[in-house]
Formats: sequence, structure tokens, C-alpha cells
Amino acid sequence: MASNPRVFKALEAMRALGISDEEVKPVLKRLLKLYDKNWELIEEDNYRTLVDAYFELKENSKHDEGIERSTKIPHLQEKNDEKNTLKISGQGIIMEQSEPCLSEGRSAGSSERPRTHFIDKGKDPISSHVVDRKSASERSLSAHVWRKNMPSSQRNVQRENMKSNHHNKMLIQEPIIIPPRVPKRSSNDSTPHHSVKALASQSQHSCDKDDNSPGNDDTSTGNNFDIASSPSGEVKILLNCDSTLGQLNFHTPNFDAVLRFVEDKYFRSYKITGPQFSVRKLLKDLCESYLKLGTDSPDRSVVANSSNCGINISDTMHVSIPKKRAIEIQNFETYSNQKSSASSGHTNSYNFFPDEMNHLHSFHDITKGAEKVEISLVHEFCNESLPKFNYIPHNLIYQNGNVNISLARISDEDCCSGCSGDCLSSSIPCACARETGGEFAYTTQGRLKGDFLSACMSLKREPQEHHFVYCQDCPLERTQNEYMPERCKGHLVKKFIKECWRKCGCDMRCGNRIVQRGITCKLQVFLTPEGKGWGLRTLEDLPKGTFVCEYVGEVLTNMELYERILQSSGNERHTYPVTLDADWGSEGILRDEEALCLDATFHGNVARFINHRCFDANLVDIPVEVETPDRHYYHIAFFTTSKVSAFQELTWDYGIDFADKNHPIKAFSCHCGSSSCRDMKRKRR
Ligand SMILES: C[S@@+](CC[C@H](N)C(=O)[O-])C[C@H]1O[C@@H](n2cnc3c(N)ncnc32)[C@H](O)[C@@H]1O
Repeated sequence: MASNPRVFKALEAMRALGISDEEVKPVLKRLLKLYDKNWELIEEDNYRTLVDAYFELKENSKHDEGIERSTKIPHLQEKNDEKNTLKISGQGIIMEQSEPCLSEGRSAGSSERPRTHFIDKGKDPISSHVVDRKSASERSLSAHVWRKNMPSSQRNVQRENMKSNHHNKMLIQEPIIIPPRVPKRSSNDSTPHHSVKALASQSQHSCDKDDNSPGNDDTSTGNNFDIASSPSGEVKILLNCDSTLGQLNFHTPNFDAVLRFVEDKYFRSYKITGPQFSVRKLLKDLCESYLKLGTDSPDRSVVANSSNCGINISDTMHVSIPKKRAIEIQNFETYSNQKSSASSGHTNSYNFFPDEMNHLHSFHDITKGAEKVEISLVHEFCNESLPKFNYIPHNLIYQNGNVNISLARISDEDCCSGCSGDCLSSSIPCACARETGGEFAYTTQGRLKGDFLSACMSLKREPQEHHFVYCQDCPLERTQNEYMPERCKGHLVKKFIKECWRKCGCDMRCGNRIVQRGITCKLQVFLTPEGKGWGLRTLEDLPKGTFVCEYVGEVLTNMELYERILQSSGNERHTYPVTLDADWGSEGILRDEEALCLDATFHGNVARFINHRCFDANLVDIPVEVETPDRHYYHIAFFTTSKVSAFQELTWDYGIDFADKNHPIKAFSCHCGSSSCRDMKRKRR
């Protein structure tokens, strides 16, 4: 086969992914047969179809034991009687494969790319779906990473839960289940679809199968959709995939993959979607509109006239959203919840079958389990390679940085040893609050107080000359020119928060310990459409003053950073150092080992993805003293400056002078989009 240069190239591409020629050849052979030697389809997108087919074959050979085999021709196979239920609930989106029930058959789907089904002389069928816009190599790589990151114990817990909950079919409140595959039943099996029944019995009103409804524009496949709500406030969208063509080799697709597939299709075919278009958002909007019209609309007839449309006992997708939590639909939240639920032993957990995750190549926890919450990464727009860095949840000293953390250094004024319980509940501010400026910076809800936040923001946004201090011998200038350093350009004196710590008498739940407890918000790393590289966004609404995360990296001396910069190629697209200079001016001459910075280039946390925004950023960086009163070293914590809505990008003002070539963060061409963007060069362009 390899005498053909196209074959050779295909094998070479697959070898680059670590897949041997022997494994690839049979897949390629079958693809060629199926596509009638149409190489373009196979070569497209860096052999995406081939890679998909390869992984599907692998998966199916694991999965499909017990599923009856077929020798029928592709696309005209026996009716499939597996039921597949997609649910969106307030806590995420999952796919449920229900127990076997009567099937009307299944559509072959209408993708632009042929959906590939192999039947090879009684061998298990495999199918190939085009599911997202990433290159094959990226998806393979990230799938690998995801599997590696998922502890085997967790996988086992999931499998166990799946088995034990196999017959549980109630929507929303029940544990969400992805049961193991079951052998098919015959098409005349009339076992009803339990979840459909449950919904039908609760249904207060639902809309008729209207030919004008979005789900009904393809009458040839009999697709339709219903919305129903219950008096308890659930809203459920049912997408009835009432197909005419069954597929024996149908396997439950991953819901995220389905969403991406649709997005991709719309994007490529119709170009009607903006880069932010998401089916998930569309479904969310639909539910919210339904709720709004149901509760606000003066036109009650809209509701009153609709009747229960009689739900198909067929392949049904359920998109169900509890009323109160409809706005919380979030990418990949399911997996995030699952970890905490599994570890806490809660039964109401979302269980992903790990093998169902094959298509979620961009889905994994970048923290490697280091944070209390999992943080996923998605790339939706192009083939940007995954960021290479080592996730650390706390700062680590690289080498020479003098961070003197010792109990002896913490004097009685620097801690509240006489306190107990929660310092915020005391009528007199404790010693730690006095260090913050006489008052606690936090409210009892764990947010930053309005006054404190305003003061920090105005200092950052409109600093006056008297807010700057000037070093006698500035470490920044010294590194540039040891013998004839230039005059210090000034360092902004910032307001510090002092948190209680180990020598304090209060307990860990004290309200004056926010930053040290770590990240609790639901966050996601994503590829920004504006060309800023990766960015960070919230997956939930964040009230003003919420602690998001701290900037974590290696603690370097200013000199070490300078040496790193000299040694680097200079071609790095992104840079990640932040100077810890909030207290530099208070000492005449700062020793090199005390002039510190944080560099998150090689080791860092999620904050390394937060992009810059001139002036109106939604995060503000605030220095926080925790372990040592010595303010050469402190934490940089990010708090929201206003209410931030779910899916909004999180940004902070790096404070860079775009004209200053010596700033540790190399001035980039700013794409912040702010009307007050300080990058004059870009503005002029
Ligand atoms: C701390 S990193 C932020 C994460 C980075 N976008 C990434 O992909 O890893 C800082 C780098 O992000 C890019 N960046 C941040 N904000 C930007 C903006 N407003 N416009 C353009 N590039 C930006 C610059 O390359 C900068 O050096």
C-alpha cells in the first residue's frame, strides 16, 4: 500500500501521532473503499477523518461486544433500538443512553461530511463523526492528556455509579446516568421510554408539533421538538430525533461533540454565526425565553392554547433545565461537578463514561487536580497548540529569592493570636485588620468591601503623582545597567490586604482568610477570538468584589528574571512575569534577593491566562500579605471590579506602558478592545 505516495503521507501523519502503520492500514483501506478512493475526504483537515475512524474503531472494538453484528450495507442497516437522551440541566449537560425501548428507526444524519460506517464481514461496525474544528493531532493529544489526568479511581467510581443507576430514569433531580451499553432489543419491543413518560406525566403544557417550529423544518426525517414545563418550575426541551433510517452501529455520541458539530456545520455552511455562537447558549436562550414568556407575557393564550403534543416513543433528546438554574448552563461543568460529587460521596453526581469522552478532546482539568475546582480548557476557533506549562497552585521559589517565612518573624502586631473563631464577627477589628488599614477588607459574604475595592480601583485607574514611590537605587534599572542605572521611574504604592494566618487564633473558616483558601469559582481557559491567545473566562455570574484567583508562578529575583529574558530566544509570543514591587519604595536600597517577581512562564496557575485590558478591566490585582509581614514577598489576588456575567472574559490591567521597551511584560500590540486603549500605535493603525 505504501508505494502510493498518498498512502505514505497518510501513514506518516498517523505515525506522528504515535499510531503504527499496522494499525492504520486496515482503517485506511476501509475508508478508501467506503469513500470510493476519494482521497480528498481522507486527507482533509490533516487526516481528521482517518484519525477519527481509527479512534472509533478502537473504541468500538472495546465497546461493541454483545451488540449484534451486521453484514448489511452502510446507511441501510437495521433499526437501532437504543434510546439516547440528551439532557441539559442547571448543573450541566449530559448524555444518557436509556434502556432499550421501541424504536422508529434513526436518521443517518445530515452532515456535510459523510458519516462513515464500516461494516466489514461481520466485524463490529465503526463510525466516524466530524465533531469539532480542531486538528486531528490536537484532539488526539488532548484526549490523551485528559485520560492521563483522570484518576483511575475516579473512572472506577463512574463506572460503578453507572451500573448501579442503570434503571433510574427520572429527569433532573435524579442522578444522571450513562449506563453501560446493552444489547439491542428487537424493534417491536414496546418498552416505553421511562424518562419520556415521566416528563409527559408532569407536563403542564407543551407546544404542539408545529411545522414552523425550528425542529420541524426537516420533515423528511420527522424531527420535531417540544418544550414542556412542570408546576415545579422545570423546563424541558425535547428534541425528538424520529429518524427514518436506523443505524445498527449507532453509538451514543457525546453531547458536547454534537453541539460542536452543529456549530461547525452552521459556521461552515451558512456563515451566519459569529465566533461566539454556541448551541448551548441557543438552548439556554430558548429556555429563558420560554420562562420569560410563560411568566411575563400578557398573551396567556400562547400558553393556554398549546396542548401536550404526545411525545414520541422514539429516539428522544431531552434538554431539561430547572427553572432557577437555567442560566447556569456551562461548558463542561458536568465534569467539574462530577469530581467533587464523587469525592464527597454524593449520589447526585454527573457521571461521564470515560469512553464517551473520546470526542471531548479539548476537555480536561488543567490544574491536574491541584485546585478544589477543575478548570477546563476549550479551543473553538483554530489550531492553536495547547499551552505548555506546569500547573502549580502555590508560588514556588526558583532559586535565590529571599522569602523568609518563619513564625519568629511574625510579631504580635502581625497576627491575632488572641482571637478565636471568625475574626469578622468580632466588634473590634483584630490586629490583622489593623494591618489592612484599620478595617477588614472582606464582607461576611466573603467579598471585597465596596470602599476598599473603589480605593484600589481608583488607585489603579487614576493614579496621582503622590501614589508613586521612587527607589534610591531601583532594582529594575540596576538590572538594565549595573554601573550607571537610570533614575527609578516610580512604583505605585498599593493598598494591601492582610489575611489571618497560622499564628492567629481564629480558625480556617475565619472570614479574613479568602485568598489562602484558593479558587472556588468555575473558570475556563479558552482561545480568544481577538487574537490575544488563550484567555480566562468565568462559567458563572460573579458578583462585584469576588475573589477569582491569585497570580501564581515561580518566585524569581529581578536579576534571575533578567537573566531568563536574556537567555530566551526573544521570539516568545506571550510573556508571564509580574513584578512584586508594591513595597519597593519603602526601603532605600533593596537587595537583589529581595527584589522579587513572579514568573508563570514554566510553572504557574490559571491566572497566567488572564489577558490585559486597558482601563476598564473586570479584575483588579490587589497585594495580599499572608505568611510574612515582609512585603518584598506577597500574593497577588484578583477580585472582580463589577458584576461579571457567565462566559465573559476575565481581564486585568497589566499596568504596562506600551511605550516602555524595558517593562518585564513585553509590550504587545493590544487587542483589548477598550475605548480607552493605551496602545497608541495600535489605535493609530
Ligand atoms: C499573561 S499572558 C496571557 C495569556 C496569553 N494570552 C496566552 O495565550 O497564554 C500575557 C500575554 O498575552 C497576550 N495578551 C494579553 N493581553 C493582550 C491584549 N490585550 N492584546 C493582545 N495580546 C494580549 C500577550 O502576548 C501577552 O504577552
